[in-house]
Amino acid sequence: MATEQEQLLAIRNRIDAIDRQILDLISQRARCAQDVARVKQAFGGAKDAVFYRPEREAQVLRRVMDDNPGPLSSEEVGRLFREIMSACLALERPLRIAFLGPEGTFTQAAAFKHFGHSAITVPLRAIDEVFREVESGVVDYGVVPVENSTEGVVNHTLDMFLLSSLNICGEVQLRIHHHLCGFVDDVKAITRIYSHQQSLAQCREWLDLNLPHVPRVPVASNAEAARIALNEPGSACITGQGAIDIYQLPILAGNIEDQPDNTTRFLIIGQQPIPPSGDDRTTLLVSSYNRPGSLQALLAPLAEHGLTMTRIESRPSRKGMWDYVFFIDFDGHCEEPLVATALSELKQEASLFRILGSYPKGVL
Ligand SMILES: O=C(O)C(=O)C[C@]1(C(=O)O)C=C[C@@H](O)C=C1
Repeated sequence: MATEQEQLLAIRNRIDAIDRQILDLISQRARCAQDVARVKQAFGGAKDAVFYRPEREAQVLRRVMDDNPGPLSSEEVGRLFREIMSACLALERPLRIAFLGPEGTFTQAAAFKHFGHSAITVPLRAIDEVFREVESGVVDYGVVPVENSTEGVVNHTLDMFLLSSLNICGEVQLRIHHHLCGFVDDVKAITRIYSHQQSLAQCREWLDLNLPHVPRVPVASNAEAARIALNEPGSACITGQGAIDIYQLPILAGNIEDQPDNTTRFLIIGQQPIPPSGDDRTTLLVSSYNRPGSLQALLAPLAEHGLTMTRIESRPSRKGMWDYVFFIDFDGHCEEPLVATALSELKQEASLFRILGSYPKGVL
């Protein structure tokens, strides 16, 4: 029987040969992306060509995940191809993506999950700055949080759509794991806990049970909390893996979020409308006339045409007292004939009507 060394050598020789083929194929793929860029430039112009095509990316990811023969999981295969496409797109043109900073926030993790690591991420201090920088074209796209499964909607993001003409180009969901971190010898020695208000809320039960008497101090972001915990003796923070990697903080207690499936949904905002990908969602901003039964009448066309509404949020319109706007999500793309018919009927009943975007449902 062959020795361990001999057996490993034989398998590793096969791996080396496969790697050479993978490298050759990836290089061929990258050259195709360069060809694609030349076509886009020839037809769209050097300045106005649109390189990022989220509907195509969603189709590529869905296909490889569906075709995956194993033994790697489909999520793993999806992540690998996410990075290959990210690198190919960066050859066409590197994308600049604004996110709610600083470095190490969950929003940055969402940006990398959606665009891959070849994207250039640009941290900004507030959600309205993200909108402004995308509107002015300083960055290509922006990533903003919109709702959390434990804490509900991020009102500030919804309110920004009342003022902005940007489109929703995509969505990405991120499982949120919170960790208690800091340089203390014993959890009992912690004097203060810093974190973003949403994170403190998402860990409320754990904190009430384990550290009920330690003051909780809300700060602007989890990454800011990590920075404070690094410098203030006795303090700890609740933060995510991104900030832990940057600040090299020891974890005192891991995964302390109250809901094990705690998830945040982020939106990708940009200037371009997105064509159908085959599995899309549409977000509307609408308002009904102030008369009895008007909200029911507004929503009726969606149900009548068999469209599935997945979310409805109301927000004050900022125009008058007790005047509300509604953010409605439903399955389908506004270019699909059935959806277009439902929307033209809905529009008749609306005092305000804007399609914020039709975009591929999050794949990864
Ligand atoms: O198909 C395109 O339009 C491409 O630019 C190629 C590609 C890819 O690598 O598959 C890269 C970037 C786009 O966002 C979509 C897909």
